[in-house]
Amino acid sequence: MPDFDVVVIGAGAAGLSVASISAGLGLKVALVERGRMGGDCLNYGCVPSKALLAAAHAAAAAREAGRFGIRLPAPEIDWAGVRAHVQGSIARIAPNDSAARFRGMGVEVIEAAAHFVAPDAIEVAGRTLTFRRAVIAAGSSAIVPDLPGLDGVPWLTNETLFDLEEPPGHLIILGGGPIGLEMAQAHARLGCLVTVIEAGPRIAAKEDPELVEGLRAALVRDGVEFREGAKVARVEQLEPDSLAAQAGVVAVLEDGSRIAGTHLLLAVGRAPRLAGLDLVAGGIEAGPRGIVTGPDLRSVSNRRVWAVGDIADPKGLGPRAFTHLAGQHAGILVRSMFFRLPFTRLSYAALPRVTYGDPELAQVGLTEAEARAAGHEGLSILRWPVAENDRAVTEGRPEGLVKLVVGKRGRLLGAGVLAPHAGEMAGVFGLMIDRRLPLSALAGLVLPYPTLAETAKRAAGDYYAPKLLSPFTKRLVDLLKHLP
Ligand SMILES: Cc1cc2nc3c(=O)[nH]c(=O)nc-3n(C[C@H](O)[C@H](O)[C@H](O)COP(=O)(O)OP(=O)(O)OC[C@H]3O[C@@H](n4cnc5c(N)ncnc54)[C@H](O)[C@@H]3O)c2cc1C
Ligand SMILES: NC(=O)c1ccc[n+]([C@@H]2O[C@H](COP(=O)([O-])OP(=O)(O)OC[C@H]3O[C@@H](n4cnc5c(N)ncnc54)[C@H](O)[C@@H]3O)[C@@H](O)[C@H]2O)c1
Repeated sequence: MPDFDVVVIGAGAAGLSVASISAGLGLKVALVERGRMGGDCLNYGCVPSKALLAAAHAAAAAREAGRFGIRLPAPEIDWAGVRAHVQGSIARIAPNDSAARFRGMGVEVIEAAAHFVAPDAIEVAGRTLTFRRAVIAAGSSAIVPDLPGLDGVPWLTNETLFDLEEPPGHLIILGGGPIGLEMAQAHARLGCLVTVIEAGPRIAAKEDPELVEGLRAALVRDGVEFREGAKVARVEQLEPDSLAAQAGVVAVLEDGSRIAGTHLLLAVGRAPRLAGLDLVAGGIEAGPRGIVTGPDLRSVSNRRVWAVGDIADPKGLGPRAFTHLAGQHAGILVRSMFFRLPFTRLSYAALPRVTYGDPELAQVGLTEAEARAAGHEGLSILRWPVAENDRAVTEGRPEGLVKLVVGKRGRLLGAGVLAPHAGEMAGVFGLMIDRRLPLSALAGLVLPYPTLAETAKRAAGDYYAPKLLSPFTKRLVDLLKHLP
C-alpha cells in the first residue's frame, strides 16, 4: 500500500486548491512546502502588490481631489505605514492558507523540500513517501537575466521588493510586463522616481496596443519614464556621493546612455521551479517552460504525476502564471485524476487577465492581433470609448476603451477593456466566451445605470445597429405602423 493517495508538492494557490479538494474527497493527502504557506501570490505576488497599489491609489486620489473641489494638502507618504498595510493584508489572508487550517482538514502538512527518488516516491525531511498520485505545484520564480555586471550590484525581485524598509529614491525596473508596470505605477504614486526599461519594442507586448496606449499615458502622467526597445548592455555599481545619498545602480544601455537609480527590480519574466525536484528520478519530462503535460494536466511521461499552476506546461497551450488559473487547473485535475473522465481538456479560450494599474487593463479571450493570427475570418471589431459613459463622466475618469473582437455569427472571441476597475467586467465576458453566448445576450442585458459595464453593452449594441436601422427594417416598421 502506498503511504499516500495524493502527495502535493508546493502550497501555493495551485497546491492548496488540489490538497483541499483531495482531502474533501476523503483521500489520504500529504502537502509539502519548503517556504511560506500560500506561496507567491500571498507572500510575494498578488497580495502585497495589490496592497501597495491600493496605498498608491489613495495617494493619487488625495493629489487629484482638487478636481472635485476638495482641497487637501499634498499627501505625505509614511513608508512604515504603507508597509504595515502591505504586511497587514498578507497577515489577514494568511490563516486561509495556513498549515493549521490544512491539518484541520486532515491533510498531513510537511514543511520541508521534496524531491523525487522514484516514479512513485518522494523524499522529504529524511522520509521516503510513496504515493498513488503526485501533483507538482512548485510554481515559478523571477528570471535573473544573464546581464554583465549583475553579480556585482544589489538587485530586487518580487521576493525582496516588499521588504524594503525605506522607499526607493529611484527605482529602475527591467521589464515592462504586468509586474514591471504595476510596480512602476505603485512606486511613482508613492513618490519614487521610476524608470522602466523594456527590451522589446513596446511595454505590455501581449496586450492590445490600442489599450496599452492609454495605460502608458496614465503611467507617464504619474511620472514613470519609459525606455522601450532599449537593451541593457551591462549594469554597474553607483557609489554614494554628495549628490546621491543612497548608493545605487547604473544601467548602461546598448546605445551608450546611462540610467542611474538607487534600486534595480528584475521583472523580465518567470521560470518554472524545476531545480531540486529530481524529475529524472521521477521519470518526469520537463522543458525550460515547465513540466510537460497533456491537455488533462497529466505528465506525458509518468502517468502517476500531474502538474498544476505556473509550473505546468500543457502541450499546445503553454504555461500561464495567474492565481485564478490554479482554480481552473484544480477543476481539470478533479475530472482527470479522480473521476477519470475521458476527453478532459484544458482551454484558455475564456481565461481572463488584468494588469492592475489605474486604469486597469483587462483582457479575456483573444486580442484582435491574436484572432487574426489564428486565422479567424469575418471579424468585427467593436469599440466604445469610456468617455461616452455617464458614470465615467461623473467620476471624472473619462479615459479608456472597450474593444470587442467578434467572429462569425456574432460570437464573442475576445474582449479588452481599459477603464477604472476594468477587471470587474471580465466575468461577464468570460461567461459569454465560455458558454458561447451570442453577442445579443450582452447587447440585450439590462444593466444598472450608471455603471461602467454599460460601455460593454453599448459596444455590443453597435454590432446590431446597422441591421436594426437598415432600409429593410425601416420599410417593415412603416408597414407595421398601419396595423391597429
Ligand atoms: C509580483 C506579482 C504579482 C502578481 N499578481 C497577480 C495577480 O494580481 N493576479 C494573478 O492572478 N496572478 C498574479 N501573479 C501570479 C501568481 O502569483 C502566480 O500565478 C501564482 O502564485 C502561482 O501559484 P502556484 O501555486 O503555481 O505557485 P507558487 O505560488 O509559486 O507556489 C509554489 C510553492 O511551491 C513551493 N516549492 C517549490 N519547490 C518545492 C519543493 N521542491 N518542495 C516543497 N515545496 C516547493 C514554493 O516554496 C512555493 O511556495 C503575480 C505574481 C507576481 C510575482
Ligand atoms: N495582474 C496580474 O495578473 C499579474 C501581475 C503580475 C504578474 N503576473 C504574472 O506573472 C507573469 C510574469 O510577469 P513579468 O512582468 O515578470 O513577465 P512578462 O514575461 O509578462 O514580461 C516581461 C517583460 O520583460 C521584457 N524583458 C525581457 N528581458 C528583458 C531585459 N533583459 N531587459 C528589459 N526587458 C526585458 C520582456 O520583453 C517583457 O515585456 C505574467 O506573465 C503574469 O502571468 C500577473
